[in-house]
Amino acid sequence: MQDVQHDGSNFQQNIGGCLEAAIGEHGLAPSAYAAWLQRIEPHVATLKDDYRENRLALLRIVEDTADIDAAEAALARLSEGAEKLIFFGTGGSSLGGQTLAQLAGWKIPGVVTEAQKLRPRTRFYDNLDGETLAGVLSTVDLAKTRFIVTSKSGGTAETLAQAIATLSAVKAAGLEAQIPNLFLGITEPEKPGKANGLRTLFAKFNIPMLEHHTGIGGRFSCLTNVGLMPAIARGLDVRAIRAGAKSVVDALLASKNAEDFAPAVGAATAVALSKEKGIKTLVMMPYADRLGRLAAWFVQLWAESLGKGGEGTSPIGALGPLDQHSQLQLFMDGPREHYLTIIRVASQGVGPKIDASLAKLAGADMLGGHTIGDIVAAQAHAVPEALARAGRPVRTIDLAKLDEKTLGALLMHFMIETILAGRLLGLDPFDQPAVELAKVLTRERLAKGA
Ligand SMILES: O=P(O)(O)OC[C@H]1O[C@H](O)[C@H](O)[C@@H](O)[C@@H]1O
Repeated sequence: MQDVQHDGSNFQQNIGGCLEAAIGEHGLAPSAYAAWLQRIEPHVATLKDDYRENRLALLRIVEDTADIDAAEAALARLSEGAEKLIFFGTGGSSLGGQTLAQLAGWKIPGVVTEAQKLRPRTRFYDNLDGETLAGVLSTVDLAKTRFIVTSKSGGTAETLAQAIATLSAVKAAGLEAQIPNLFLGITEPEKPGKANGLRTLFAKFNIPMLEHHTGIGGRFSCLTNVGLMPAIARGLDVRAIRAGAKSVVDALLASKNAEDFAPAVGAATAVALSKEKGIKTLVMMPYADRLGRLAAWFVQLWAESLGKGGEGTSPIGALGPLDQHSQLQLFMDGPREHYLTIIRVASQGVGPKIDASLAKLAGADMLGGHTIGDIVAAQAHAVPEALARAGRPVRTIDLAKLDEKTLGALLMHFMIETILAGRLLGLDPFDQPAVELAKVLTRERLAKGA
């Protein structure tokens, strides 16, 4: 496979497996690849200006620390006497936090460290389900549970419904006087002429509130207090997350051309494959349990940012090696419309070692003497090779180590890649006009008593 490496500061991106030289006619010809890099060049220049002229808050958030201090103080206060922290919020008001919390083992049974056990447990309820919420509210010890409710707009029906139902349950449990100690809100500051239901509701109960950054939308909010709050709750070094993200902004500013900047290469490649080679589906497939929610986060980022005006490609979240036993057949041999990103974390020598005689007995001699990490590494290298041989475009991203810094860098990489892809497609990556109609119709149905 042609080796086209781009140093994303904390990881290596290789798009060689998307090029004709590696995968034949289904890959990008050198001239096409060069043309798309050329086309993205002005957008990289604009992004640099966005930074310099302070037009894109996302690029500047990595330099802030005051908001981290405020989030840490609010969480420390809230956590007094707490056994559980429950996060309510949906879409961008949850997925970034889940992604970061998972770095500290959230939702991976059995990996909790001793230090984690001393902290309140963390739970996320990003979906609205009556049975689930009834179960939660009737089983948790409400006096020892704290509720962090996040909504940028303060008007999302699902989140408001969760907050109101929980307030009622807390009141019914005789804890009304405790409400300001049990809840915390994250929402936009008051704006003249703009209703914010969550702010009004929480103000009535004297519930403390942190400000949601007004210049950073939900699916780009993972590096603001929205995403960092769960990360702090899990004991992560959130300043290192921001430092990792900053390394990508620094790489942008230092880049001489688009080819020199990994997110620009990623965006140009994805758009070129869709325009030139009929790619309709982007598969994000990390080979690490701790990156499972990253794929889910990416799905919202890519889908809501780019799926508009007839444009866009469908993102699919997958997990390796698990999904080799589920979706890989389709990616390898289904319609030629899939483009895979494989994220690998160096795992050689990690985990239990397989006993050679037991492996032999089980008829799996090749496993003997290897660690579990060796096996995963072999798979994570074999799959892109197999994809390339089948003429299926594949990019690899290699992480020497998965920690706060690398994850911060990855998040910023994908956010900038998505912004650049949107601008290359000539659309606004920051809005989501089409989802409004479903909200309006829901309101109408409820008003009619449906
Ligand atoms: O943070 P909120 O205002 O509650 O929004 C939560 C989510 O719901 C909206 O409908 C949007 O489609 C998402 O982009 C957003 O992340």
